[in-house]
Amino acid sequence: MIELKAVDRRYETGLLALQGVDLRIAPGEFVSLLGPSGCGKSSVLRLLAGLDLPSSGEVLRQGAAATRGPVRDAGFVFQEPTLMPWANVVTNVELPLRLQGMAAEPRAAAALAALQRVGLGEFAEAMPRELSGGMKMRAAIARALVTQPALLLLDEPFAALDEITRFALNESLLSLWLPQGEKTKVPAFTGVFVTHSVFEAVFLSQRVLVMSARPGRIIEDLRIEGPRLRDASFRQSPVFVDACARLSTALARAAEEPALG
Ligand SMILES: Nc1ncnc2c1ncn2[C@@H]1O[C@H](COP(=O)(O)OP(=O)(O)OP(=O)(O)O)[C@@H](O)[C@H]1O
Repeated sequence: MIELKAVDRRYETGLLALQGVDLRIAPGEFVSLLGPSGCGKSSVLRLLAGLDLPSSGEVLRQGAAATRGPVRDAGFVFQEPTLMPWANVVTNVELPLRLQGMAAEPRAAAALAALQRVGLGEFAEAMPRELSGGMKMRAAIARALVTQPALLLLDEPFAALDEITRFALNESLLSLWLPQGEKTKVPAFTGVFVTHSVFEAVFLSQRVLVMSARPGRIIEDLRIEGPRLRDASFRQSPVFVDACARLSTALARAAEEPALG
């Protein structure tokens, strides 16, 4: 369980990015953060990751106050795949294990297994320049999951991809989260996903949190019903359509709020 309680974050420039943010994320949940540009979504992710501390309020992990320093048990995926261009795909994916000091053989085996899970098993020896944008992002996800983190933080990972690739990656991400399908009691990780897309947030999430314009705070917390593991047919369902309509309205309201700070 991670919890933000009455969190404000004022940056050193004087800018108030977050004000009174309260949120709780249960173990194994998949939650999306949706909000207008600059509302503080990445700021929330940095607090969850332990890369930053609030100016006031509390960040709690398993009920204890968080201390400064990156959370050990977290993996990150950013909008850019940031692969090392001079190293092949498996070497890129091994990097977090190398940093942990794991020996070469188990490291390579774990990286290959992670690549197989994202459907890139045959591209282990390829160089990043030989991969499409979607494949590079799959490699970045494999790198984030190679340490089997309890928490996966994703900051607009698919924003630069075309819609067909994005849809395919959304489905892949759900099957990585629930590797044994619907019957999985404990998902492989807790997911926090930042996006501008209402459709992507609803498709992926058990809960969608909408943030107001700066200073960011949570103005809507919507549970998305239906199966956890979803495919294209979910996009036609009344649950999907209703949730998208409700969140679009909330997002429009969020964008109207005046920017302060
Ligand atoms: N280190 C920093 N110092 C000063 N201001 C910052 C810092 N980091 C972020 N900000 C500002 O805080 C506000 C929130 O930024 P943040 O990146 O969290 O928003 P966001 O919702 O993720 O934005 P976007 O959707 O455009 O990626 C912005 O106005 C940004 O310029």
